[in-house]
Amino acid sequence: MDKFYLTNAALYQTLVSKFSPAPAPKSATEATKSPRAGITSSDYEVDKLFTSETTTKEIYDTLVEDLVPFAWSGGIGTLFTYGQTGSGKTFTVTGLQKLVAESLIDGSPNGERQVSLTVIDLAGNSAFDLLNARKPVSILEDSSGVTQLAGATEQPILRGRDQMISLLESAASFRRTESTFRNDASSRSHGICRIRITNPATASDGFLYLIDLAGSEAARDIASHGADRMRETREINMSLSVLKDCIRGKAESDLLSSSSLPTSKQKQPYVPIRQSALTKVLKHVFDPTESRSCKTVVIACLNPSLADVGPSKNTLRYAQMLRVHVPTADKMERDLMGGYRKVRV
Ligand SMILES: Nc1ncnc2c1ncn2[C@@H]1O[C@H](COP(=O)(O)OP(=O)(O)OP(=O)(O)O)[C@@H](O)[C@H]1O
Repeated sequence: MDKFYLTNAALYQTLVSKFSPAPAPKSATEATKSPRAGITSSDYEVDKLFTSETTTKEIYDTLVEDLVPFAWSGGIGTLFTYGQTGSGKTFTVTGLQKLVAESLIDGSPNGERQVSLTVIDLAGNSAFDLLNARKPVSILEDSSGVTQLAGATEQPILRGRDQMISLLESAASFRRTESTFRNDASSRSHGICRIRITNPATASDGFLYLIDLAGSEAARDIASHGADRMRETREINMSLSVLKDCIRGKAESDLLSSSSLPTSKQKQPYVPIRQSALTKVLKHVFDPTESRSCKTVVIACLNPSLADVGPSKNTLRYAQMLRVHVPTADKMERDLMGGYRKVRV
């Protein structure tokens, strides 16, 4: 060994002489002034802000109440809860489902309607019936392009609010859960509750979709997952990304159709409905050719903990991308004529 050092001493000295000296350490005052040393903040735009003190009823009154008469009159009302695993999505959507059931059945909106309920769970491309002990459901498209959930129970609500609430509770008990780093009973699937509201006088349907999206997981929290869980997380992230593109595409398409531009000058935005099972199931929510009007609400849930700042920022970034600013008719026309059709969101 000594011989090795002696032989290579000259080479070692040459290498050392080529290194630059390390920078002198900063003074304490400089370090505290540096933005990296303190807590930095980022701004995100959202429509409403709720705190940990807000009750589910307050969220319902602010965001969801209007969806009920809208669907009752033939529209398609959709609510998503989105966010990191363990941030309260299932808690929020479960409470909102009960309030929707009360309002639909006891709220005496105008006119006679038939209400029926379907609840499925979507993991990757596989769907399961939560009103029938997780029997598999096939997602098919019929000859007129309408998505059908073949094999899914569509339960008529004939015995009032209590029947609907007990069906929702039973469906929740069939949800597939796994333990994650953040939540012992994490829903690793998208839970889709579809309420069909049929007007017997016109034989037309309105819909309410109340959707508990699978939780996103931070990279550091999935490091210990096996290959199956990694694949599952990738599928969840892919479907959430397609969902975002569909929500934005549909909003742009609605803005276009309400503009005064002649149809020949309108370039329809691409809405990638077929790219994921989730958006296929929700086809008539996103289909630009759908004649029924749609209203979509997204609730972004955050873990109020310093350790979760990174995932919370991701959630807010996603939520912000879903906001659609309605431009003035004049500005939109200018943008469209100029060839860049993107509406700022
Ligand atoms: N607002 C709240 N008040 C009281 N408890 C809450 C609230 N939100 C969530 N919790 C509790 O926190 C835990 C995690 O919530 P929840 O299962 O709803 O999270 P999640 O976002 O659906 O998670 P995942 O994506 O992993 O399924 C649950 O035990 C739930 O009861």
